[in-house]
Amino acid sequence: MQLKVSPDNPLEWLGLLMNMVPMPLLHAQIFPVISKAVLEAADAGVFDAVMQGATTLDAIAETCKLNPKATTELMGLLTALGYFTYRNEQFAPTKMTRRWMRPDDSESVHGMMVFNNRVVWPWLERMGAYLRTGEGIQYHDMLTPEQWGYYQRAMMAATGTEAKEFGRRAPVPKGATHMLDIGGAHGQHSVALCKRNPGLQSIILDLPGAVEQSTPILAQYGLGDRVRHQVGNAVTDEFGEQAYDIILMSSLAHHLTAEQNQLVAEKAARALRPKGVFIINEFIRPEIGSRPDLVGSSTDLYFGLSSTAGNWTIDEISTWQERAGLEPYKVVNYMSIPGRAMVVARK
Ligand SMILES: C[S@@+](CC[C@H](N)C(=O)[O-])C[C@H]1O[C@@H](n2cnc3c(N)ncnc32)[C@H](O)[C@@H]1O
Repeated sequence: MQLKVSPDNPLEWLGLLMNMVPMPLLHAQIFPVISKAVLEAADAGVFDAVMQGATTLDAIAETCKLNPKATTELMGLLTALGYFTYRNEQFAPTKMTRRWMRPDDSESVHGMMVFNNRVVWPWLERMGAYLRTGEGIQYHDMLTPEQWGYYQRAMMAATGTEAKEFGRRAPVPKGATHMLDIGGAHGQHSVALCKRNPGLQSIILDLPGAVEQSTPILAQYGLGDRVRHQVGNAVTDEFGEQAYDIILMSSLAHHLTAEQNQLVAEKAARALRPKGVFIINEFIRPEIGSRPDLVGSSTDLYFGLSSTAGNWTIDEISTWQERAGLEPYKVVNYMSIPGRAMVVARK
């Protein structure tokens, strides 16, 4: 899947072909404004307001406590982006808005927008410093309890779609009963597998700030003790011996160094039962110069900035697993999320 500029007519097609369109202006001027406008709109409740019936400019401005002139500009942009249609001076949400922007829907990305607007946006200011020093923010060491809440709801929002596919396609050894979900946060991956496998139960190991904020999220799924949190640290804690059939580490490897990931793989290998699987679920770092993958490349830089680490290639991930004594089993590429894969090894 590619994110591309597509010409509307033959003249524009020719302009693009002949390099007459200053594409870098798109990145420099248009993309930053689009991103911030969408984040502020979500945070101010604009999408929800229209879905709840505030369909005129005045009603949106009043409901969301926005300036009327600025609201006109904002709604013009959001309509051009395909979030709304506009007829007879009334806005209506498009299918995209109804599917992805409802604040309380399990697949909504609203939580990610609030986190990115309130917490992540100021981090982007530090991109220049990161590029000069290679020192990222290490945000897990500095979030306030309120920010932990935004973070955990953002992870839940980012994973709603993926978790469904994970539930269908993750390999589950026959008769599996015990799972460990390292850095599992909201627990959606564990919930998806446990719902499909009635004999399975899962422990979600995560940092104290995450467990505090994610406990109410997990309770909503109604699986009780079958999926429960355990406060711990994947780097410093042991996972036990031959205790699990499935060990999952989803979206944590990109926060850890290669040495830390190797250490975690070795502890996971000891904690697996024979024929157990270790699934590293991750954004995959594209090789420089390979087919463009903006999700893989932009998350790589973003995780560098936010955690000093970054994405890893499939080879790098498999190497940690093999050095830990596990055998490569399979790589499952997601259909719903470009640039993401499960790299699975077996004991
Ligand atoms: C990006 S989130 C991923 C959450 C979830 N696994 C998913 O795929 O959506 C990373 C999670 O790892 C947790 N985490 C970070 N460092 C950790 C550590 N050293 N030990 C355990 N959990 C950690 C964070 O608190 C957070 O909940």
